[in-house]
Amino acid sequence: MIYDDTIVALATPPGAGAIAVIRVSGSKAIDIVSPLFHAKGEKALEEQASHTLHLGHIKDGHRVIDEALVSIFHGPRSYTGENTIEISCHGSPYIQQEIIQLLTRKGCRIAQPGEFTLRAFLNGKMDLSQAEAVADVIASDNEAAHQIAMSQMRGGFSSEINQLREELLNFASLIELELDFAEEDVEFANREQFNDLIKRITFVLKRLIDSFAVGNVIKNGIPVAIVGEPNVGKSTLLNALLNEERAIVSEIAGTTRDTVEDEITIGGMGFRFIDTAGIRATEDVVENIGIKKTFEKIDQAQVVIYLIDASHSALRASLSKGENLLGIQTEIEEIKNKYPQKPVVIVVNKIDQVSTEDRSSFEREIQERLITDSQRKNIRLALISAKTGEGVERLQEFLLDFVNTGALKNDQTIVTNARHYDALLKALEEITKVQEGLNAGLSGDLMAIDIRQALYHLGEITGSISTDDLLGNIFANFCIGK
Ligand SMILES: Nc1nc2c(c(=O)[nH]1)N(C=O)[C@@H](CNc1ccc(C(=O)N[C@@H](CCC(=O)O)C(=O)O)cc1)CN2
Ligand SMILES: Nc1nc2c(ncn2[C@@H]2O[C@H](COP(=O)(O)OP(=O)(O)OP(=O)(O)O)[C@@H](O)[C@H]2O)c(=O)[nH]1
Ligand SMILES: [Mg+2]
Repeated sequence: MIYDDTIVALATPPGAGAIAVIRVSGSKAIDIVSPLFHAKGEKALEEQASHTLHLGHIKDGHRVIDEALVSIFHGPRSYTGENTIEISCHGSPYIQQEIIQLLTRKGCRIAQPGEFTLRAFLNGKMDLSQAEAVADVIASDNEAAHQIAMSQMRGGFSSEINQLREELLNFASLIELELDFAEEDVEFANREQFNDLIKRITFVLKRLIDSFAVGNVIKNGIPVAIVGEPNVGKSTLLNALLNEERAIVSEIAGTTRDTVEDEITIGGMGFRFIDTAGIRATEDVVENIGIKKTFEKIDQAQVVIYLIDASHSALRASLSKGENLLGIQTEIEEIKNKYPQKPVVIVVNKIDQVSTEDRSSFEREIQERLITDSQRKNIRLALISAKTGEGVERLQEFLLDFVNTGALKNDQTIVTNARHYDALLKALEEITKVQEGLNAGLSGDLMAIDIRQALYHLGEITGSISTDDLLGNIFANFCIGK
């Protein structure tokens, strides 16, 4: 990638808006914009101090394109580390295009996606994991994802990795020094201290690797599977939670064949709800594929919402006779046994169809018969009407409860990036080899190779080791103008 030219791009979303920001970065940014910008009674732009703002006109020859605010940043004191000009113009797509075309005619090149941030990285304004976090900050749509991305952008994760690298590098140098004195059989690197260090690094790497599961959940939302027999109102509940007609609802049992998923934020936490095909014995081939998928989705989900239809007459009859609740009991037992750790919310739906007395008997019976004491911790019961919305808020509170009392509450670094996860796994693999070498009393030269490999993989995370291909891949996924 060439990066000694001057680039331009729209930094605000395309289309009409109140104001649009056009960003210019590169050694000639100020020289290119200055002659196009006319501010009455002011010094020329190139003579203005860094980080100042100026009102004037953008002109193409004698033709005034717009009245605009222009800010100036002198490299290296800027986001990219280069000379930078930002033009805040009126947000008409026509004006935006006219200004960008004018700038390209005067020598700017249209920026690639992510190129401003790429330059910030190449100019040492941030390391690679911080640059990646910039994209995560922009994409964050809930409090938890935002917090992790901000901390990574500000260098939290980088400093943790750099600290490990530094300590490891220290030992690598000492061990390599031993190689120069191979004949004399000296040990510069104290093996006991080295052992302690390797143990500590192993511990930190494992913690970071484990955090990836949590990180993914936060980035993509906690998966919640909505399951139950056909026609109990699963799709209606999904729609109620999302507040839109996302899934098809009908009185015909077996309506949902394929799973339907969507994400919403509840109390700052992202949840991904998965509406599934109703579980029943059927000869229908397509429906059976859907049912098979339902079980896969239960596997992947972190929380299961199990729906029961309160208006089902057979269910009410069996309830009053103390029978096995139409096989529901068996099914819930099955879910509980198969996933003992998985939080389950039993939801009695369609309560708008039953009397107040029936409601309380449902509540009592299910509490007593389905939720035994030992399992109360991660089982909740909610009575709702997906159709009228009654009780849906309480259901949402239960979901938040699970999160707040669960594993997601900690302030340690959380890895959210698959590339980082991969590099951490590889680093751990090498460190494990070093540990084995130490245990076996291996000679320094052999261990030094594995240490260098571990250092290499840690360096991949922060970008102290990077290739054009890798950078191309990462920044191609950024938005234009970032
Ligand atoms: N208009 C505008 N808003 C923006 C950005 C931008 O580039 N332009 N940002 C872009 O993402 C974010 C802010 N990030 C920035 C980071 C550093 C510098 C900067 O000028 N840094 C210099 C000076 C630091 C100082 O004097 O304190 C430097 O690092 O040397 C500017 C913006 C969000 N809002
Ligand atoms: N009265 C009442 N009817 C409801 C309620 N929730 C759902 N229904 C109705 O129950 C029927 C089935 O609803 P769906 O949401 O399609 O049920 P489902 O569980 O997704 O069914 P399948 O996709 O076939 O497994 C529809 O006619 C809904 O209008 C409710 O709370 N009260
Ligand atoms: Mg359905």
